[in-house]
Amino acid sequence: MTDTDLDAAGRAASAATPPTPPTPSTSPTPSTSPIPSTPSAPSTPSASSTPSAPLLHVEELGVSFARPGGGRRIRVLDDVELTVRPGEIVGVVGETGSGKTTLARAIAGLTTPDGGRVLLDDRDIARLRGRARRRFRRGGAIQFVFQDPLRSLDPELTVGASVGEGLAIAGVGSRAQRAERVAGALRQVGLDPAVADRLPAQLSGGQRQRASIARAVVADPRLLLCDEPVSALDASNRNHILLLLDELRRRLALGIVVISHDLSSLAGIADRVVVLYRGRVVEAGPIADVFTRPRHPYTALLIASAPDIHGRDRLAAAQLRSQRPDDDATARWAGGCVFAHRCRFATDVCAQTPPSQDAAGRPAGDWTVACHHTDTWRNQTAATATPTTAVTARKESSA
Ligand SMILES: Nc1ncnc2c1ncn2[C@@H]1O[C@H](COP(=O)(O)OP(=O)(O)OP(=O)(O)O)[C@@H](O)[C@H]1O
Repeated sequence: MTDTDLDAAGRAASAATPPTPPTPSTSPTPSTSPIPSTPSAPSTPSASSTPSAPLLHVEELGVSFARPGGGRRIRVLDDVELTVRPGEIVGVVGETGSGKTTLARAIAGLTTPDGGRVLLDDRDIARLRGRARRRFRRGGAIQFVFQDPLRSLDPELTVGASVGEGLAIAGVGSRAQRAERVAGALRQVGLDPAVADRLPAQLSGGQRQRASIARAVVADPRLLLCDEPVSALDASNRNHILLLLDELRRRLALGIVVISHDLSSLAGIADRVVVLYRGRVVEAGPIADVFTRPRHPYTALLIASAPDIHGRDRLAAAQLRSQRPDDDATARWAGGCVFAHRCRFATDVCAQTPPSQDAAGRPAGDWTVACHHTDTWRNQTAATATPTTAVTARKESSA
């Protein structure tokens, strides 16, 4: 049994859509903005089209873990909000330990939240227990794709057996029907169905990641949770997998959450981005806007540390880093903004009061920032504008 067994059991639905192998011949990193949003997912706050109903809506999600020796629990996620619409790709970024994987696990029901709601099609799946929870998982509506494909592909099983394992566990169809569905899923991800007879070790890294995505899509999911799906791949394969995700969300109207440290990869495919810092959302909005002119100092710092992202009035990390000593991190800042102890622009209010999520653009709620000084901190920097006026990300070879 592998990590996705909980989720991978397939729904008794029809075989996968006829294959249209992706055409990974161009870079997923356009020159001026992320790949255009689906019609249901406007990429700018001023877009006038009405967004479709959310597929996933996470509200006030909190997760904490027990300390090994007892005592107060460790709060890992606090009041997290996240919305994903059908056909939309939402990136989740933040430094190591910020809670990205915990968020994905809580959405999938692999970690039990302390509070909040995880609404999938308006149904609170965080509250499912017992049989209802098992039935939901067997349904396969939410699927994981991991950084290491061997977390979902058993090295001892053929690719076909791994991809079809969830269907077999759920008793979906006859053996021949399952084989047909597996072949369809392999085609969906651009693999020759003949790879079904091979072992994972006989595939390249990129092919293995495609096979693990086939294992996810064979279940006919609504939502894919991709945890660093390309960070173990070389540049060429990275592009191909990003293009594949982009293709799948369009073709299957999948909602996709992509957790990544690589901001330029996200800039190539995501519609929206959520920035986590120590388990709190500090900024969320259309990726082209957020990466072009971040409204939170932490987002600006992340972007300053990503050489491939060039926003308007790009700031250098040195303009954003706190000049206070490191040992300023404790008591004074404990009750206020989660980023205050590292923030160059923090004041007394930041030390005392957690900022609320405020609208940073139009329409209200589309772009939110949790900062007491959203409108003023930038004035305190000597902004170094670059010639670029929008998000650009390095075009990697797709050869
Ligand atoms: N089962 C657990 N028990 C206790 N603490 C945990 C558990 N899982 C995660 N944590 C802690 O929660 C915090 C967030 O971890 P998480 O893996 O979600 O972060 P992340 O942003 O995904 O990090 P990375 O980018 O390194 O994968 C970390 O401090 C981690 O040690």
